[in-house]
Amino acid sequence: MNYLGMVIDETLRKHPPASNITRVVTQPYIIPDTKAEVEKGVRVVIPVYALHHDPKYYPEPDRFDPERFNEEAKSSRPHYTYLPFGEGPRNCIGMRFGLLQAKVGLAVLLSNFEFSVCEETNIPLELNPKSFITSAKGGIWLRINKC
Ligand code: HEM
Repeated sequence: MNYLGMVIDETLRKHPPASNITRVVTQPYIIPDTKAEVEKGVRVVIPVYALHHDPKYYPEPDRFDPERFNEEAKSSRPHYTYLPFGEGPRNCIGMRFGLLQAKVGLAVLLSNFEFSVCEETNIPLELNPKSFITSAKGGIWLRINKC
């Protein structure tokens, strides 16, 4: 279950359903080491997808590697570099439920079925530019056999 959690974490890094989140500035703020001031009332977009693919924090960002989420690797990164569920008082209220649901769903599916790529599988996966949330263009086609 621990490794499955790391696989889900890495999946949400590569493909965060919410590629951006927003916040409204409540008090004037000067961006550290610059003269840029963000005024009160401005809506700020936090680029989750870009952070998750920044090679400074995730070397070879296109590579799928669940080991990025072992305890040692996690503690070596700044806190706000992983935001699939947002952060702070208005982060995702369903985070724990969502993660548990994904783990239970995968455990049941993987113990009963075998999944493999087929002729229709789009490799590499292409994102749908018209979708508000991150989703695969044309869906994800797989061959499924009963174990
Ligand atoms: C993998 C599954 C999910 C992902 C990736 C996800 C992601 C997110 C993100 C990015 C936000 C915005 C957080 C922010 O701005 O800081 C959010 C908010 C929210 N999510 Fe989720 N979510 C998931 C599952 C769920 C589930 C299962 C529920 C309910 C059962 C849920 C309910 C909510 C609600 C109510 C908010 C708004 C919270 C607020 O504004 O205070 N989410 N979610």
